[in-house]
Amino acid sequence: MESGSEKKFPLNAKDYKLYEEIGDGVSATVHRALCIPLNIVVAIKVLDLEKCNNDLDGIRREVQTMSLINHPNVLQAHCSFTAGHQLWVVMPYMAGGSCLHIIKSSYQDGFEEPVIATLLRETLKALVYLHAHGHIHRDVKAGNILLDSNGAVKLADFGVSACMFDTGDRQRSRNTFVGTPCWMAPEVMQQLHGYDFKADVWSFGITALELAHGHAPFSKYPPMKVLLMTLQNAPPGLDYERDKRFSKAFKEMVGTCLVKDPKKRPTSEKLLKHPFFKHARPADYLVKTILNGLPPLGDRYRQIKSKEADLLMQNKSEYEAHLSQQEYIRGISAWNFNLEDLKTQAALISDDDSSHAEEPDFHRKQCERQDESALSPERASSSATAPSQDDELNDIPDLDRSFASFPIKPLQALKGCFDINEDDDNTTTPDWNDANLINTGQQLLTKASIGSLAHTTNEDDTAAQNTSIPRHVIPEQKKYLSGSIIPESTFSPKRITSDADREIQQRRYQTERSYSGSLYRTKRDSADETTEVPHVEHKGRFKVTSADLSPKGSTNSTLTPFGGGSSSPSSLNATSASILPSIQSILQQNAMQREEILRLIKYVEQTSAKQPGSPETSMDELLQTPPATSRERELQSQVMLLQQSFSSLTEELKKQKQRNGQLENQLNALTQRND
Ligand SMILES: Nc1ncnc2c1ncn2[C@@H]1O[C@H](COP(=O)(O)OP(=O)(O)OP(=O)(O)O)[C@@H](O)[C@H]1O
Repeated sequence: MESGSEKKFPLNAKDYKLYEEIGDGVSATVHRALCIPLNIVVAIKVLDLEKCNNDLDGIRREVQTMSLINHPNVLQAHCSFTAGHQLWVVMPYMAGGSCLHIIKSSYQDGFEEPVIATLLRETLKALVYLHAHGHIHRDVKAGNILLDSNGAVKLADFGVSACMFDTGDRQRSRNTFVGTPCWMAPEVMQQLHGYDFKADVWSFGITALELAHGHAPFSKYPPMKVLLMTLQNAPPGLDYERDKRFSKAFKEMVGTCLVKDPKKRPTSEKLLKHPFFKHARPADYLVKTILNGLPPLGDRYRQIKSKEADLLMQNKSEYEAHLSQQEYIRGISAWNFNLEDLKTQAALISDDDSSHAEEPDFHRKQCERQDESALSPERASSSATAPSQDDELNDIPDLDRSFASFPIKPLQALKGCFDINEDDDNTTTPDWNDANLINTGQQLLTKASIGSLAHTTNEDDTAAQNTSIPRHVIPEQKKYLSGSIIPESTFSPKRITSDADREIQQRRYQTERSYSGSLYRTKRDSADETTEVPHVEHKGRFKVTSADLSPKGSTNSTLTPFGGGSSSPSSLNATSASILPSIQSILQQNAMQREEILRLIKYVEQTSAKQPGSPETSMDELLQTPPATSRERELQSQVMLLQQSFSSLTEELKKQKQRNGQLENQLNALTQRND
């Protein structure tokens, strides 16, 4: 297949002819297509921006990441552009499809070891590259490992990837919960101390099991159950009995990835040196063993879909359950969500599920702990650690609420941000070349700012603009494509190249993150909670009834949120111990909010200073002056929105300060009592 990497792909839907559907995911459908002027077959991912709701940031991230990467094992986008309310991402067509589709159509029980070693080695090379450049993929799974007709393996789908060098919103987003539950590392679920690239190593281990068995561990369980099982049970692994066909090296490799403590997991770079990967073969081996004889991708996809539909329609209730589970998975995969909510829902699931014969790994593991401990010491001690994990679970904070006052990015603001082409950023092939990136960042800033502001004319959308617009004009920060802020360090010539560097980066990162706090918990547990009317919250695609979720008795004391309401002397130590991190979190949260407010103030000041002829005009006067041009109208509405955000943030800050004071008093009282 012609790669087309040096060609200029047109940014107009008219220049493409969409053929059959070849895949679908949380947010998009993927079509085979023809780029008419270049006569190249491509794959086009079509996303409906109107349905993407508040995940536009994720989409934008995916597009930026995909357009800048340059590695043979990472799927690079040719270009992307908006077409009406859709976003089209043009990519190389991977005729072999995803490993998941190959499994589903012809290898339901998984692949043979040399195939697995080959697929995994190539995937791991992609991860080494991404991690070395500061990216966490966050959604490594067979469905995102694609093969072309020559057996080349590429890791795709950067919808939820994160940059470890990010600041601002994007850094906070690493406190969020993204990925697909079966593949998700425990530390990602827990949201306690943040996570880093080692989360991908866990997902890589799960993917290894998926390729070996034809499905991921716990895949038959509802997502909430998967969360609990991942957190509380021994890590899954290859089973000595059931997996006799696999080598010791493979079992060991999986064992090293699936260690719950991320620090004990190898880096991707180190993992690549594992003897298991010596079994890997060249790309044509994949052509001979798994690709030859497969029906064309479109036919395969259709067959899989109709098979799934038939199976599910056999039993309507099963079908409905499946649909809701799919929604749940999608919800989890696509959106941030609250672990408290899930935990409560998981508790409603009968424990009979645990005896499900679908997951022999898990049950056998209990009997074979001794054997398995040879692979992963954690497994042997998992039963002993389960209760503490449970305790941890009760203390899991929700980290996302504090920025609820910064709403979603509007569709209009995004238009233009996506219209990118590899040629847009100079004439060179996009690369991680630092000098190029600096240029790219600057050029794209101009383009993104102009694009987003120029398109933001729909008054209906202004309510949603108060996040993206200010960020586009925040000075002294480099902007990247559609306006995401990327710090200088992203473009710095220093790359993370060694394990030691990465560990330093990881420590720095974890230190930064560990302060993030829980406004949700604070809010929920506040003294006036009892007066709160039960309400239904919409979290992505979830409906969560908060009233059902509040732990009983938690409203009697302001301490109960953290300690469960007990005031017995024995529980006081535990309570004060658990309260400290929360206080720290809240303090940090306040600091972050203050930072945000300062940025807003700066922006408001700058906006007002830029008003023609009246640098000293007060904000009120400014807003009362009738705008002469649509540009002025636009700026005025932005200023108003900023003012609103500013006052709601100030209020929030006040509340938090009060709350801090209360907590500090309580802590002092507790400490005195303990002494
Ligand atoms: N370039 C491509 N060539 C061939 N098939 C592709 C290509 N890109 C994606 N696909 C197929 O389409 C499916 C869905 O694509 P993708 O994963 O990007 O969508 P998504 O909405 O981001 O999904 P999710 O978030 O669930 O992973 C993939 O699993 C794969 O089978």
